[in-house]
Amino acid sequence: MHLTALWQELLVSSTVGAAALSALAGGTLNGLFGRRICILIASFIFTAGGVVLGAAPNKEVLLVGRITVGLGIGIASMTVPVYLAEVSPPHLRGQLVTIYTLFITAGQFIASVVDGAFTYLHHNGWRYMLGLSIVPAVLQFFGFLFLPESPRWLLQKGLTQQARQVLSRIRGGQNIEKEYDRMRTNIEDEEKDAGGAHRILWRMLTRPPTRRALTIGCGLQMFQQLSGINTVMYYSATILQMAGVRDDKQAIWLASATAATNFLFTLVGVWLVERVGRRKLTLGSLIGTALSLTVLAIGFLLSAQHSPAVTLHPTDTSLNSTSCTLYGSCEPCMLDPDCGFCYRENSSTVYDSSCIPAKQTSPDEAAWGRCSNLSQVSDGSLWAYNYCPTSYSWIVLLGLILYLAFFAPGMGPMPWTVNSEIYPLWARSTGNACSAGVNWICNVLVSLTFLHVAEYLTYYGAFFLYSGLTVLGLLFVLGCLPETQGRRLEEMEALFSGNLCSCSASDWDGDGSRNILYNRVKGSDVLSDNDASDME
Ligand SMILES: O[C@H]1[C@H](O)[C@@H](O)[C@H](O)[C@@H](O)[C@H]1O
Repeated sequence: MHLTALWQELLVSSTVGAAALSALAGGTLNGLFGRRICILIASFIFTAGGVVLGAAPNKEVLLVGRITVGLGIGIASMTVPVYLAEVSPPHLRGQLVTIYTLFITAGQFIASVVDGAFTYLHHNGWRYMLGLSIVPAVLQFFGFLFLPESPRWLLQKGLTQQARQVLSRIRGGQNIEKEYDRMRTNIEDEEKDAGGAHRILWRMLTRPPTRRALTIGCGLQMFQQLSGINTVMYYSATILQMAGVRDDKQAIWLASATAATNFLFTLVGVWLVERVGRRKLTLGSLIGTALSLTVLAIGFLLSAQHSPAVTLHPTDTSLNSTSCTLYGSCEPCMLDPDCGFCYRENSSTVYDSSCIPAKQTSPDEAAWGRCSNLSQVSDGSLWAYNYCPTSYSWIVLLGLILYLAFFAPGMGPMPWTVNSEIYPLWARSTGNACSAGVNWICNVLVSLTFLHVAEYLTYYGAFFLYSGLTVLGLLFVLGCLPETQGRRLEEMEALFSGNLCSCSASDWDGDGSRNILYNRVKGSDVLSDNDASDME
């Protein structure tokens, strides 16, 4: 479709932008129609979007398709964890909601394999890449026709008989009386008609426990994205090219390996979440993520400091008008989005190197000279766009693997898991809608700004920045995130009754659970920090 850079950016970011909006709107939809109907609506929207994408005759229709899919993603991303948390027994809740992220990463891996396979189909390969997303969407739609509504939502709507039946069904016929009574009492304690989403949000913000939960939930989602996961995923092909993989197709397949690593280490998270708890898992993950981002940054720093020099300058002075030919080494050349580095290599020594403008239609080749027609190159010239040949690539590769190994078990799934369980029922849809919205907004901010940040701060500067932001995330979690493992959803509000960041060691016993149990007094609406200690 000969997309300009603007259109490419638009097509990429429109999905994530639409997801942010619909995640925010998903709170109201969830309150009105329930979790099951929302997931069915999301699956239907995915299917419609997939059809539009696969059949798009032009870029405008493609954009409509991308926005449509984004609308589905936003609703699903906030509803599924809530649904899972509400139907799970407390001792399995963490594991089951973490499996949600496991399946996201599995989806990302399968999508990257499908994309890799269809790059070989030069004509219309992209239609299959995008259109095949209909398959999981249809499966999810029909699968969900057979699943029950969340018993908690049914109870909230006064559908007590149905709620009891569903609970008994999902507990496999066990005695559900205690669980059912606890749920009902708690829901009766809450105000029945909490009002529309904006009223609920206001109530959440004016009541200390929910304000604290919302701050923690949104903060976790923000720090998840600020630690740069989607930059790493998106640029893994470039990182791997730096690390010595020269062939584009091979780099695409290796990017699938990155997605596979993300998936495999999320599996470790599923295993760990009920063993070590959410708090320790998130803290450990943040420490490892910050350190591995530093390793990545050091790898980029050493590559920049030992960046190969430009040895050939064009003799034709009319070509000197481009800024590319003015650079003296590869580093500034590759940071300029208009230029690329053309060179030859003998073992690891770079020679015959020049900085040349990239083709405007596709930066895969140079606009002129030896690297302009790579399929016909006979002297072994290589073209590096967005990266520089370096002998420090192993550090970058090590950083990448360490990053995924630490991020995926903790910071990947925990923000979703924790958000699904920290809000009282009346605030759950709205709380999850806000935090999922924050996730998608930060996602679009980080991925859209990465190249610009790299242009101003260089690659190593960008990764040092993410590392610094991750350390901030670590301090935030250290001070503010209480352990929610094993708590009943009904107990959560009490857990958040203290000051925002009051998770001092004295409040916690050795296994990470809180010694003090608070009881809410029926009828007391506004629970101030002082009230909470009065009711111990
Ligand atoms: O938890 C998920 C997961 O870690 C994905 O790999 C990432 O792409 C998403 O942005 C994130 O929300």
